[in-house]
Amino acid sequence: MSPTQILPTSLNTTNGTYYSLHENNKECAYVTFLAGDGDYIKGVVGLAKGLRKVQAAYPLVVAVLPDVPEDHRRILANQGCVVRPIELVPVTENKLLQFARPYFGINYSKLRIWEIVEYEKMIYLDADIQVFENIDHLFDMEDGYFYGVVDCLCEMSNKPCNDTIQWPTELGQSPPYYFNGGMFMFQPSLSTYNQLLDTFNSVPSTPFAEQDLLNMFFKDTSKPLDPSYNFLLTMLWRHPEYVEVDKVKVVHYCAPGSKPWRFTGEEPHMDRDDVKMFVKKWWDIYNDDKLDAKTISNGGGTGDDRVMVAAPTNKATTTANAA
Ligand SMILES: O=c1ccn([C@@H]2O[C@H](COP(=O)(O)OP(=O)(O)O[C@H]3O[C@H](CO)[C@H](O)[C@H](O)[C@H]3O)[C@@H](O)[C@H]2O)c(=O)[nH]1
Ligand SMILES: O[C@H]1[C@H](O)[C@@H](O)[C@H](O)[C@@H](O)[C@H]1O
Repeated sequence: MSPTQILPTSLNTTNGTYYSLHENNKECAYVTFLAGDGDYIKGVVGLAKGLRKVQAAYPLVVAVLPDVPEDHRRILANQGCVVRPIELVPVTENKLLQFARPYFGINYSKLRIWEIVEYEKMIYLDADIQVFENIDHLFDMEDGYFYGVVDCLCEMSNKPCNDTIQWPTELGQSPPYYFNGGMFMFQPSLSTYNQLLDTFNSVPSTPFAEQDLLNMFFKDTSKPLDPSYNFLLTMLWRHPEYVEVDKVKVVHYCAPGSKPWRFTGEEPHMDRDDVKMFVKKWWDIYNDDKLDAKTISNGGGTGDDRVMVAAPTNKATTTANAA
């Protein structure tokens, strides 16, 4: 297949997939993770549209586990995403201990994104995240570090928040900062992936699964980002003194009951006006048809030779052969 439309000069092509280069000529991308045939796909579609709205210059790669059905993969490709199959990182019986939420075990498969070495630098975003301002500039930060936003665990430990992280001591010395696992910038590398997996196999599971593991693994090479790059909704009631709603760039709907596509307003804190405002902002993007990827026919007319282009971006990026 050879696309006929004029491609921006910042793009090159390998096997029909178009990658963007950032200022230092490195291939960069956003990446999210999708498991199962449930409704998290709505989060990914919302995220793809959100990135398009802020004119992100880099594609959204979706790392999909084998249990993501074909029709869901097609929806994502039609939204301009690069669909990238990954294998499960299985959690053995003796690891299925006390995760903070029963499904957190699946999140160890997120470690597979270090295998996506066709890109040099990636920003990981959970499917329950929305991007309200362009954050491409993060890719220009110094290489060699793991960048994330500081979290706290008080809510789930049922202890009053006192800014003290309940670090799982079975993972050794606590890190200088405890990062949330929903948003981070990293450099894919097979050797790092192998070391991550060795570490996974040699330590017990802990309540926050891969989030704890990543904090342990990168404790000496991590740097904190401003909280506006991963605004945890829980901060609205947990640490209101730190919240600057107007400065928020990226919102993480991590609080129980806050995933916009499941929102009923019934769970604790969900009747707050600020929570409802952020949920509405997510829906405004999700429902905006103008943010759908546009399909350009490649002359021949069959569905198989379509080229997806992201609408409306300046440096535009996307994936080809979506069908
Ligand atoms: O059935 C599922 C469950 C999860 N996910 C993916 O995994 C991500 C993480 O799951 P949640 O968003 O439900 O997790 P939380 O935000 O509640 O939890 C936090 O703790 C987790 C511990 O495992 C992870 O680190 C996660 O990134 C971090 O934000 C989702 O966004 C989504 O991308 C799916 O695709 N399908
Ligand atoms: O790291 C955790 C995690 O992201 C949970 O899902 C969220 O509810 C908590 O607020 C947060 O501290």
